[in-house]
Amino acid sequence: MTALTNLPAWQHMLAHAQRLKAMDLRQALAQDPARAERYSIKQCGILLDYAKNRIDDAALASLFELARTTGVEQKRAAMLAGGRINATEGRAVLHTALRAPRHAHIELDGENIVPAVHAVLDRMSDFAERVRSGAWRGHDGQAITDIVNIGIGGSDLGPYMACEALKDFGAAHLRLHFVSTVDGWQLNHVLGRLNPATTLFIVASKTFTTQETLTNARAARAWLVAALGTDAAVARHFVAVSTNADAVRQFGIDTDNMFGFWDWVGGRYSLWSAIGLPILLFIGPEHFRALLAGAHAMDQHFANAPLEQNLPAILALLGVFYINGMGASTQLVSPYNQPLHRLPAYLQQLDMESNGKAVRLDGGKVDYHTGPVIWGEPGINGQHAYYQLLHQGTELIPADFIASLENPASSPEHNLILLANFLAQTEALMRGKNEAEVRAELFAQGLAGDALEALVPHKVFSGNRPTNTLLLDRLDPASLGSLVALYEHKVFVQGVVWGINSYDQWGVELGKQLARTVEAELKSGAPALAHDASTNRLIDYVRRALNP
Ligand SMILES: O=P(O)(O)OC[C@H]1O[C@](O)(CO)[C@@H](O)[C@@H]1O
Repeated sequence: MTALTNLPAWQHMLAHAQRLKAMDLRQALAQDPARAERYSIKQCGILLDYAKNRIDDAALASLFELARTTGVEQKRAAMLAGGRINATEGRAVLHTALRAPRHAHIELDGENIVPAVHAVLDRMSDFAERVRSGAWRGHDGQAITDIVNIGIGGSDLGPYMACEALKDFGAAHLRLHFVSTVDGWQLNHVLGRLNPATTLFIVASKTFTTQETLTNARAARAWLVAALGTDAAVARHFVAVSTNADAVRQFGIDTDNMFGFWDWVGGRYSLWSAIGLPILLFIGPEHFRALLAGAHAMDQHFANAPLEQNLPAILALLGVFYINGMGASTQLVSPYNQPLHRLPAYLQQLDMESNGKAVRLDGGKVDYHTGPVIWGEPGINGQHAYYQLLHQGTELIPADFIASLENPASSPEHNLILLANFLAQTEALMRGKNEAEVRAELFAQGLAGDALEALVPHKVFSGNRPTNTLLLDRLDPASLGSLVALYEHKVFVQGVVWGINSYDQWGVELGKQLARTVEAELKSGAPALAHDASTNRLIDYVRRALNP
C-alpha cells in the first residue's frame, strides 16, 4: 500500500495549500461574485458557509481526490453496514443504528439489530413516562424531583451537553445533576442539596468498571441507604446504564432496573443509546425521538450525498487542509447559543479521543499530523477573552462559528445583537484591516505624524483567518441531533484520510494503570521507590500530607 504522504492526491493537496497559504480572501470574494453561494450548502436545517476559507475550486478538488483515494466512500459504506472497522478491538461501529427508524434493517453477524435498539428505547421511554408523570415512586411513596447522572467521559459529556442544549424542552419539575469527577466535592455538593426520598440516581458506565463512577455510585448508595434506612430503597432510587449486566448485578442494582447497550457503541458515540436516559427523562420520549431523527437525517445525507455536497466530508477535508497543508494544530469551536455551552467540551472527547493517534491501522507510525486540539467556549464570551489571539496572534486557528436564527427564549433585541456579533467576527477575521485603512482611521480621529505611525502596526489585522459559519434554523432536538451527527461523521472522514482507527482509545489506559499502583502506595506507610525520582518524591510528599 502506498504511504499517505506518497499519494499523488496528498501531494496535490499540499501544493494547493502552499499556493493558498497567503491567499487574499477579501480579494477572492470580491473577484468571484458566485464564491459565497458556491461554497455554501444547507442540509438538515443547518446552513454551512465555507466561503471564508483559504480554498478555491482546484484545492477543493484535490481534497475530494484525497478522500476518494484514501477510501472514504468504501469505509463509509463498511461502517454503516456493520463492518468491524474498529480493528484493534474487533468491533463494529454502529452508533448510526441507534438512530435508525424502527423499520430499518441493519445486520451484525447475520442478525438485524434494529429491533433490539428499539426494544431498549421503548423500555427507556416507558420508564421516563413513569418518572415524569410521578407514577414511578420513591421508596416512601414520593414522586421523583431530582435525577443524578453518575458517569464520566462519554457517559457524562453527551447527556450533559444535550440536556443543557435542550433546556427549553425539558420538564420544569425535574432537576438534573451530573456527577463525573472523583473529586468528592462534586458529589457532596450535589447530595447536600437533595432530598433522598425524591432522588433518582442513574449509574452510567459502558464497562461498569470505571473507578470514578463506581466510587461515586457507592457513596451515593451509602448516602441513600443511610437516609432511608434500608437497602430495599435502592431498587426505587437506582437505575444502571451499561453493557455489563454482571457488574451491574454485582454492584447491587437489579437488572430489571438496567438499560443495556452494546459493544458496537463507542463511549463517545453513545448519547443516542441508553446512555441518553437522562436526556430522555428530561425532554421526554417525543423530543428524544426527534433528536434521533435529526441525527438519522444527517446519517442519510452523509451516506448518500456525493463528497462534493457532503457536509461532514467538507468540514473534515477543510480541517485536513489546515492541519496537514498549513500547519494548524488546533480547531476552535465557537457556539454563540448559550445552551450549546458544553458543545466544545463534548467535541473535545469526540474528536481528540477518536483522532488523537500517532499509529496507523496497519501499525506503522504516521509521519503527518492527525487530530487537532479542540477548544472553545461560548463565542460571545470568547470575544472578550481569547479572540485577541484569533485576530492578531501568530497561530493559524481555523474556527467553526455556530449559531441559530431563532432564539425564542431570548429577546429580539438580544438575538439581533448576538447574531450581529456572530456575523461581524467572521467578517473581521476574514477581511482584517490593512495599514492604509488603519492610517485613514487614525487620521480621522485627529492623529498625525509620529504618533499616528507608532500606532499603525498595533492596529493592523492581517485577516485571511479561516472560519466556517454554521447557522441552524433553530436549536431544537432535531437540529442538535443533526449537528452532533455532523461532527461524528467529520471525525470519521478525517480518521479515514489519516488511516487511523478513530474508535479505540488505548491512550487513556496507562494513566489508569499507574494510578492503581500509586493509590496502593499512598495508602501504605512505606516510602515510594518503584518510580522515577520525581514521582517517588511527589508520592511521598502527598502520602505524608494524607497520613500525618
Ligand atoms: O462508560 P465507561 O465505561 O464508564 O467509560 C467512561 C469513559 O472512559 C473512557 O474509557 C476513557 O477513560 C471513555 O472512552 C469513556 O467514555
